Amino acid sequence: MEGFRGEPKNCYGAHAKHTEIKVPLGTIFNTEDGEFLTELDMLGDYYVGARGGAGGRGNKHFLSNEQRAPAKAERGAQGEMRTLCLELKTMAFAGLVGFPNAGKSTLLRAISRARPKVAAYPFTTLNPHVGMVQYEDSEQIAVADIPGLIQGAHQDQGLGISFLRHIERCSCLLFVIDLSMNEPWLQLSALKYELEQYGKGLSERPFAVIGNKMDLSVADENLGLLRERTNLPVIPVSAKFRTGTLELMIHLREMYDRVHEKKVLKEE
Ligand SMILES: Nc1nc2c(ncn2[C@@H]2O[C@H](COP(=O)(O)OP(=O)(O)OP(=O)(O)O)[C@@H](O)[C@H]2O)c(=O)[nH]1
Ligand SMILES: [Mg+2]
Repeated sequence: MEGFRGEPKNCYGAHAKHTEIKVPLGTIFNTEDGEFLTELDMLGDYYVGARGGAGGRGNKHFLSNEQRAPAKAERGAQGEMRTLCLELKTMAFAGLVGFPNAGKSTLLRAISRARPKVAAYPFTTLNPHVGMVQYEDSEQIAVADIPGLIQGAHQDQGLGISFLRHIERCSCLLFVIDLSMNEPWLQLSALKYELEQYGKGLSERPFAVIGNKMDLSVADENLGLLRERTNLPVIPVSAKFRTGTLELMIHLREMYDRVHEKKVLKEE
């Protein structure tokens, strides 16, 4: 197998055998054990997963005065065999980032037609889901529900690094904080710490903080504490009862328009 472009080719004689496979942009190549090898994120990128065997000698090589049309040709050597795991990175404008059980999937269900699974246990979401948030002027914003992060995710703990990679693709981050938990500011600082440790400019991305589970009695007090401790605006919502989601959608749209304005200015 060599390269990942064009049609599969198999030839005997002077050329090495090789197979080319087309993959979507944003594909990550990992080893069988999950070790990161490379990612293809530019048009025309390719990766040689395994080298084809050296080509054998073709018919022409056996041409002689006695044999003007030799039927003989050599098969090439055996190419490399390798198993690779291919993973597609999520591409969305905003990513929902939070601890397991914070309500990210419930929130995506509340603001889009996506239907990720919701359950009362951690790590319900094992793969990212993307939902489109629709606006009256027909604008659509893609939001990704990303599996929960835990402390040590940057060291590949929990569902770890593969999900930090999905976050990397998002222009903005929506931190979902579970306000039914005490000391909610610790959730935010731990999430930010993981992103900082992972690097790649993640902690400098535009972000918004969402305080979820406002329908629960302890949430009001925790919202006050979160605002006080972080000095950040917090959007209170109840994903379960779909309250506060309109404000969230308005805020998301403002972030989107700001990022796009900047992009247009850069291009001019
Ligand atoms: N009371 C209340 N419960 C909520 C709210 N949002 C989510 N939940 C509950 O919290 C639990 C976890 O919700 P999920 O949406 O699965 O949480 P998640 O953040 O996607 O979790 P992972 O996929 O494990 O990372 C479920 O039992 C939800 O019903 C909310 O606004 N209020
Ligand atoms: Mg989930």
